[in-house]
Amino acid sequence: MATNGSIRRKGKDAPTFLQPPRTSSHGTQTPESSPVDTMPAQLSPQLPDVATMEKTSTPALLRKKSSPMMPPFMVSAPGKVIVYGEHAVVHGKAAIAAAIALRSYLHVSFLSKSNRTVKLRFPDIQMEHTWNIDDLPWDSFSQSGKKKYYYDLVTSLDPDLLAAIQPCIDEVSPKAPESIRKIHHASACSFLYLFLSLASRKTPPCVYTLRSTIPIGAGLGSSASISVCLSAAMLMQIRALSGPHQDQPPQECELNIERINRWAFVGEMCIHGNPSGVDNTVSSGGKAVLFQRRDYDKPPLVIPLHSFPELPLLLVNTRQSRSTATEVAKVANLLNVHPELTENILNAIGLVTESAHKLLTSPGFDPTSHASLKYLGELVTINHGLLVSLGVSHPKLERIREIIDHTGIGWTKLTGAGGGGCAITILKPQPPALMNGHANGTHHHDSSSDESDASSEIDCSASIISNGTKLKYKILDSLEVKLENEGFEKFETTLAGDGVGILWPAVLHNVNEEEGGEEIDQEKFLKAEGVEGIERLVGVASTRRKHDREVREGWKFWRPWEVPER
Ligand SMILES: Nc1ncnc2c1ncn2[C@@H]1O[C@H](COP(=O)(O)OP(=O)(O)O)[C@@H](O)[C@H]1O
Ligand SMILES: C[C@@](O)(CCOP(=O)(O)O)CC(=O)O
Repeated sequence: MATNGSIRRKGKDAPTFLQPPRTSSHGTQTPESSPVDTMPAQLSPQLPDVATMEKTSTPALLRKKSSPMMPPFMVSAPGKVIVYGEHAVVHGKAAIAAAIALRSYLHVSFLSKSNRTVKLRFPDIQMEHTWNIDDLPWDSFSQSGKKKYYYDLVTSLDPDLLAAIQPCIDEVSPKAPESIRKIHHASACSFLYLFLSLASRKTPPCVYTLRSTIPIGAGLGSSASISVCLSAAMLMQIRALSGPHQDQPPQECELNIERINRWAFVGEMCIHGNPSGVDNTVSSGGKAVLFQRRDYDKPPLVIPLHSFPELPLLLVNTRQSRSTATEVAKVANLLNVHPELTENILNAIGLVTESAHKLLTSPGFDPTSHASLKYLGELVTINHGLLVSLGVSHPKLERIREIIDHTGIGWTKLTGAGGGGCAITILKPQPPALMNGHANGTHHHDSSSDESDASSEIDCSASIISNGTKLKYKILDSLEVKLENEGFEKFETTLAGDGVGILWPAVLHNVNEEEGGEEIDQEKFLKAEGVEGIERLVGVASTRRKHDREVREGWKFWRPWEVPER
């Protein structure tokens, strides 16, 4: 995986992509069958059987045959957090960002050919808009010198193409207040630029319905995750992707991720102007990356960290809006006034990232060891202290840290720009209260007891573990009440999970279920209530709960870090 022209850029096109990928009814693409050939019975439109029709039809009825519509499908992509190194990264140091389990989900359904429209349904931002496909500025995008292909690397937006789509953007929500219109126009711009670049006038009419469990504008990469979804969906539609399937070679997984990432970066540029490319890279590839930008005229260095462990993570949103630019300017100002001191703090943050990177990439690294987790946790605490010294925390972030520190449940830091936004807590493997002999999770945590963590857990009997788990949930529940009472929003999520995922066709199978599977249609998707409803209906998270009765099959991911099954 590489980002927008940075390291490990692949060749222009690989032979595997010259053949359109094909799909089986379970979403695994194989060379033998096309999506339409293998459309599950429950998804195929109610068309008469062709053979019967040919025998019984009178010549007058033998008009142009309809071809079956493509089945609806879904894509999903995660948000991200910066685990180590924010702000220092602006000054040339490395940082580490990881995917989180909060995700955007995009449902694509198809209309009959006679309906020459493309529609966006983005209820999270109360946006809905339909364009006539024939009214879109296809000519501008297909002019020689302007035309881009799915395998191209696009590192800047073309002002002429932006100007060409502007009238189509201006049609969107003309009566909405300026602040809302800005949000709608950013999403519409991202969609139209990608659609006009990747699709064609002949693209089947379709509806893109998007819902996300990622808070918008809280530094969690919501915009990158929707750009990844749009890019992946359109590349799927033009059959420029292969897989994902279980024994796909890692290089091929990376090539698909890279292709999606490149176009997601274009979508991000439409929303952000000048993004670093990190958010879309993490969202496309999942897991975590180390990134560093020494020279602003060059793309950042981005190194995938496939060894980053999938850790449980507590994410708390202050609901305090903040501006990344303001927080970055605060640090620049501090550098002016106290150059040496500030340099030292930024260097120390750089060392935090380096230290984490060294551990994560050391040959003997054991992601399940408590000692490793403790080491990574301590780095989280140190990183937060250094960010406080830079003046980019906020009383609300400090309040969250204080409340969580009192439970002793994990290691907490602000994430992203600070000045509001979110805090993250890497959870300890066992509730500290249990290990310290307390049954009440709200006592003041004694950090010196950490030394005994590993040894006491090795002795845990099954019943203690299950009591510990119950206690952990009890602490988390009471923590949730406390945080919510103070106006904060808590999410329990996971760090370093999968990147972009595909559900083709949009049917989920639950284990033990009879035949068929649950078809996800547009209306069902729109009706799902809140984060929980979305996750219950289409969530990808349960694909990993192998021993749970709720195991769900359908979502597929490119996982270059997994050894293909024999
Ligand atoms: N769920 C969503 N539906 C539609 N558009 C979205 C959604 N989430 C994010 N966006 C787009 O991304 C923009 C948010 O980007 P930004 O303010 O940078 O937040 P973040 O830090 O979460 O990426 C929104 O203005 C909107 O255009
Ligand atoms: C403060 C900074 O290091 C991270 C900002 O992250 P976010 O905007 O909160 O996602 C700025 C940057 O890297 O561009």
